[in-house]
Amino acid sequence: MITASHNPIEDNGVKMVEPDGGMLPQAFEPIATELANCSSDEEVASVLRDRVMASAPAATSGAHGAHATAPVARGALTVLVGHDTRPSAPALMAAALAGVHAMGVHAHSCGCVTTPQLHFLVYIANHPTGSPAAAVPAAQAAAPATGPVSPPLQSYYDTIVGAFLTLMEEHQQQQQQQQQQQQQPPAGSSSSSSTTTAAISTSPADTVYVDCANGVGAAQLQPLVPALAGVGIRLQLRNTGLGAAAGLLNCKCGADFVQKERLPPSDFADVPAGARCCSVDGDADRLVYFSPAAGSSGGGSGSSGSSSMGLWDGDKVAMLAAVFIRDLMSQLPAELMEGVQVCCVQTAYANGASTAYLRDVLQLPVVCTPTGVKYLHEAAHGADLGLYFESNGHGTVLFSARLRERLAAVAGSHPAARQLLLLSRLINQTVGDAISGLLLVELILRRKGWSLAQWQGLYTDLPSRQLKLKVPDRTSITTADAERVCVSPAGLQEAIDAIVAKVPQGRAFARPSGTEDAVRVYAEAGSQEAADALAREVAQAVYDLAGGVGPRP
Ligand SMILES: CC(=O)N[C@H]1[C@@H](OP(=O)(O)O)O[C@H](CO)[C@@H](O)[C@@H]1O
Repeated sequence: MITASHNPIEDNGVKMVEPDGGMLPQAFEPIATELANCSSDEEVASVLRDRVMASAPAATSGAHGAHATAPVARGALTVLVGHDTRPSAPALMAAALAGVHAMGVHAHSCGCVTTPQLHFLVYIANHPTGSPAAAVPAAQAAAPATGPVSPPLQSYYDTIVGAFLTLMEEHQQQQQQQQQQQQQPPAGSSSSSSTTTAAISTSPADTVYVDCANGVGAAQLQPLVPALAGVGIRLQLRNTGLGAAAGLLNCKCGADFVQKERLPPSDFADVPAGARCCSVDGDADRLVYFSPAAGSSGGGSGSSGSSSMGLWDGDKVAMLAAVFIRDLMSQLPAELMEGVQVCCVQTAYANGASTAYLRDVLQLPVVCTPTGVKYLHEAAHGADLGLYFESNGHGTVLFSARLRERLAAVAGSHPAARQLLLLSRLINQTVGDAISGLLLVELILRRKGWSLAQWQGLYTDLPSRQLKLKVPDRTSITTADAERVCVSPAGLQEAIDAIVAKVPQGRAFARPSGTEDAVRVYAEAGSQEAADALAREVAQAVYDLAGGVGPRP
């Protein structure tokens, strides 16, 4: 992960690589020269992708190995570089630092960080006076009692965990006050004040089992364990990438595995049925919740698991956030919210039932963009409140500066405004973030007093199926209308339309993957059998019309 800041960080504990430092491994000198001659972002990204990653020993196929945003005016730039937990990380890191160094640009190593943490650090570097939600005075957020945190990341935990704890503690105090009012002795009788000073968390801790995908999220979630225990949430971290699992990111675990396979991850066989579990992915920018069904076993067991495992994917997280934020906004005076633009952003993979819930039940505007966070983020960024999530669990909620200023102006007199401001600190404003997402979900469920079943009950997903297939040249398939319509090869869309027309509540589309040499097919229908059959039939049509020969393998 490489990303650029236009303001050098003077001193926040990160390691600075001076242009004359001796960081350039000999093997990378030719690449460094190539990087030094790049004149655009695209060229830098392309060199890093094609040359550096290809040269790095043991580089895996991970999508998050390296990305770059790059020089505008080289002298004013600082490049922040972070890495993940794979064995290839040191080589990639050295190559990246060498490339940046060769361009005469300062580089900071942020060490092992999640992708969203790195985005957050870049934001802080560019906005030295405040966090992404600086409109909330720091004093309003509790200082989090986290476990040990590396210095550059302190601001991340202060902002995000601090806001979470403030909101949780306020909620628990309100609950205690309500309980006391209910138990109030008759007027005139003496009462003990001991209950008012009782520990905030009086109920036994709820356990949340977290699948860390053997990735970087494990180390970054660890500091949260003591902080969350203080408000009654016991995090139990699994698939932490230790021992034999070192570097096995997303292997039979992680958000993508759980969401696509609909199976519990490896090392969850002993987790009780119905338990609250969540999965992040290897770089901790995606989050899904799940709950093992009776008799299901983890992805590492070789068992087929259980089809009735409960899954709360990115769509479900988005709906939970939408309900909560909409409730808070509705508590504010209408004139304050006048002209505030809300936009919910989804892709074609969003379950049709979630889109209908947003539009018809919550009455919020929804737009569909092509797959890929860059499209969703851009669309959400244009609104005052932009909520975007991919079904795979990547997403966030963006609060515009204009909205935060409006809320800050009335925060003293309107608790809902203050809470929305705190939410804008809790929610990573730079990119989808599994850690921030976990805190958001836990906060909302507790504030609403909801179980997983109540969350699931917001709406019922249409049965769906995703599959992928190989064709001789996936670029022969082109799409339009946010990837929902195939433009080429000729006749494919007509074939899909004819197949879909036969299926009650049917919807299907095919698109070339941007990250794999494959074509992805998505189908949904009134029953699981119909969705499975629809996906298979559409895949066969794609295969036939895109140059496949014989029956689809
Ligand atoms: C269906 C699906 O999950 N597609 C993923 C996947 O993109 P594809 O272009 O479908 O390969 O990887 C992207 C990057 O991580 C992610 O943004 C996207 O949601």
